[in-house]
Amino acid sequence: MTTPVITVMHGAVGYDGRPVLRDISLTVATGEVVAVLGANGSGKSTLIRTILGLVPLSAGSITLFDRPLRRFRQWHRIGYVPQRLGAGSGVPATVREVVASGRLARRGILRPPGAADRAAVAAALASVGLTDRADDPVATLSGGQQQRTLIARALAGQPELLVLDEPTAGVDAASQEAFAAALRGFVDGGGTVLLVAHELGPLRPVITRAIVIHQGGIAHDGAVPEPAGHHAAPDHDHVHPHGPDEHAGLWS
Ligand SMILES: Nc1ncnc2c1ncn2[C@@H]1O[C@H](COP(=O)(O)OP(=O)(O)OP(=O)(O)O)[C@@H](O)[C@H]1O
Repeated sequence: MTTPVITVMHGAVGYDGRPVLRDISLTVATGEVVAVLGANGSGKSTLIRTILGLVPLSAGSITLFDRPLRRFRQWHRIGYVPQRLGAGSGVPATVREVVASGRLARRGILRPPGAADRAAVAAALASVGLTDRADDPVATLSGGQQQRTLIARALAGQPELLVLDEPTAGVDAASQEAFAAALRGFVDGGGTVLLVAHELGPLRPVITRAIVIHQGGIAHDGAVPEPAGHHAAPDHDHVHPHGPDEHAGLWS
């Protein structure tokens, strides 16, 4: 059996006493690419932020790389791209500087960057297709390119687990394709991915498993649901993880 990277057992989360997630149990193993799907406000971001220790559990337990979350310190093993950070808005940093900041957890703030740091930054820039923009201020990039910069920053840290919150939301088609290719390269190198998505688009072939959050619980954990409109396909197995009240096209 492959090593579990993430284990959540009977996890419950709420804000100000208002429950958002209840009795969540899941395991993500090395090499999996897991998409967390669900309607707006269903708790997808809350789930991944809880896994990263950013939101406290009200019940249950979490382990990362086989260590209880409260004792986990090896954060360099995890790259996190939060939802819509707005990289560089008002900040005159170049793309390369933002990506290089992803090395800090690895090299420590006081040690100057070495050849390994520069190589990791160059590889991360290339993997998202931004080599030719490396010395431009981030603020001059499109929203999709800024999002790619943040993904490159996470990749530059050479993490084993990449956690991404809606990496392709509002991102142009070229950036979505570039991101799918970068993700494929990361996974081929042995990486594990947990991402929140609204629409899978070009990511669909890279995803190995889908978890659907509905009414605070896991409504489906398994095959990636077909896009709406594929129900008549001959190989459709009539598994309907989504309730009738959810948006059509949620998985398109
Ligand atoms: N920091 C917070 N304080 C209080 N309530 C919050 C906080 N963050 C999220 N919520 C609430 O928790 C619920 C789940 O939010 P969450 O952001 O996890 O959903 P989501 O599935 O990621 O949504 P979306 O698809 O819109 O990003 C929502 O009702 C939201 O309003």
